Amino acid sequence: QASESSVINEGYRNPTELKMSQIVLPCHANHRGELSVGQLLKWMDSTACLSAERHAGCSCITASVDDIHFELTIGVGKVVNIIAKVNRAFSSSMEVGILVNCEDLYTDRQWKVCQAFATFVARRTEAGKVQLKQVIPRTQLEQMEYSLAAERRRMRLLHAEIITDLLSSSTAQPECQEYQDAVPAEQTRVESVELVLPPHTNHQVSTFGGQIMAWMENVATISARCVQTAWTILSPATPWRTLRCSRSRWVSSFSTSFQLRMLRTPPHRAAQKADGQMTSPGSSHRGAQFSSLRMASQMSELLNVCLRVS
Ligand SMILES: CC(=O)SCCNC(=O)CCNC(=O)[C@H](O)C(C)(C)COP(=O)(O)OP(=O)(O)OC[C@H]1O[C@@H](n2cnc3c(N)ncnc32)[C@H](O)[C@@H]1OP(=O)(O)O
Repeated sequence: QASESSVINEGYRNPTELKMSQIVLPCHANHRGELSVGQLLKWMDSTACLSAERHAGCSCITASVDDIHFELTIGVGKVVNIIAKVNRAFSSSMEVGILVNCEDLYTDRQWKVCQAFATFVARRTEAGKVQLKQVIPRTQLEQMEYSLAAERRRMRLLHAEIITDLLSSSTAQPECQEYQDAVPAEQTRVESVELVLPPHTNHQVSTFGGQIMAWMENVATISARCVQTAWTILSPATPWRTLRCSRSRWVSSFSTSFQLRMLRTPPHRAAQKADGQMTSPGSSHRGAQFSSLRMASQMSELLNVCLRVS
């Protein structure tokens, strides 16, 4: 086995690796002047899909995305670099590792924004399920990712089963605690109906995982903002919330979970956010977290996206 450095010296480049760079424009930003998480998720999903398709040599779809921790926010004018590569192919599915860095072109600084793992599945053909060719890891890092990919796959499939069981067999009694300034959960319910138009589709001319996640993030943000006096981010701190998206007639559905945390914003932070400045690396402000998205429906023409903070 060649060492990592010698492989790099030989000019080795992982054939499934794909890099996409985007400059953040005002049209990509949210109301705080930071890159919207939904837009970033769209870019991540598109980059990962191309990497998967390069390996598979055929059309692929997003099956799931593991938990994502957004460590920092990204301001307008910064460059987002997204690198995706296939860590391991199984039968018809493969794990794609996605790394997001942010770059300040004028100061030549770069910093990590997040890392994610997505599962893409090769679309069935008339002949049936596609059998993917195996990935051959060549560097030490690729070998490690190759081993970890199998373990992560085991955990995500188990996790999906546990969540399904939990929801179907839950006997939990509703908790009822008195809080001052409490907001009735129903008041946080937000529903958005999206008509799928050409700009919402990808090269396969169907809604893609990134677009669905962007709609979900949008609705989640509005829902969380219904809870007044608190600055809200998506984070790992609280129990599972369930979001359900479906076709207009609830014919097919997929379920996913958001984890939301309410943060009370100190006044100086609120001012920082209001002036639209980018949060610097090392700052304690975290962007958001998305959790365990499972795609299990076919393309929908009309999607209802509903969320309620419980
Ligand atoms: C709603 C939207 O428009 S989102 C847009 C993009 N995404 C989509 O359209 C995906 C829609 N979903 C689907 O088509 C299906 O649910 C699929 C293809 C993901 C899975 O279909 P299934 O009937 O479960 O197929 P099957 O059981 O053969 O599984 C296919 C592979 O997917 C894998 N898989 C299925 N669910 C998951 C999951 N939640 N996480 C990771 N892998 C999964 C299986 O392990 C299997 O892998 P393998 O072939 O390597 O062993």
